[in-house]
Amino acid sequence: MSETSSDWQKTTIDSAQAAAHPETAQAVARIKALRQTIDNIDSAAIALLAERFKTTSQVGVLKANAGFAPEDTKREDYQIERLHRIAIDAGLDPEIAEMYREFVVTEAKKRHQRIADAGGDPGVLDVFA
Ligand SMILES: C=C(O[C@@H]1C=C(C(=O)O)C=C[C@H]1O)C(=O)O
Repeated sequence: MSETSSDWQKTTIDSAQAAAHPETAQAVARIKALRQTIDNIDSAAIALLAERFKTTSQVGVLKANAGFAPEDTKREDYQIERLHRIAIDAGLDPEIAEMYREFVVTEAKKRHQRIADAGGDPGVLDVFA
């Protein structure tokens, strides 16, 4: 494939690329190894997200049955401060930790609302139904 001025933004690094540019073979091999680690991390992250949402859904059922609202801002303030702190300790930009927190908490609250609207039935979230 011929290179244009914008190609640097979206190079597909695969065996075809390696064959076409043997001078970059070492970089391609190293990237391939790093991608295996990235895939392992993504697998773990998805498994952890699944567990988090299963857990927050249980909280949603308890809240719906007890008549509590989906949102708890005091709990969220604690999480914001805590995730900021542990992100810095881990060498992660705290803005990324905040984007993660905002995403999961917003989605958890939407699910709480759906459970509440269904009278406390978590089956409403069953994506396989
Ligand atoms: C899960 C809860 O409900 C909401 C969702 C939260 C979360 O996803 O961590 C945190 C606070 C609440 O706004 C909770 O109150 O613990």
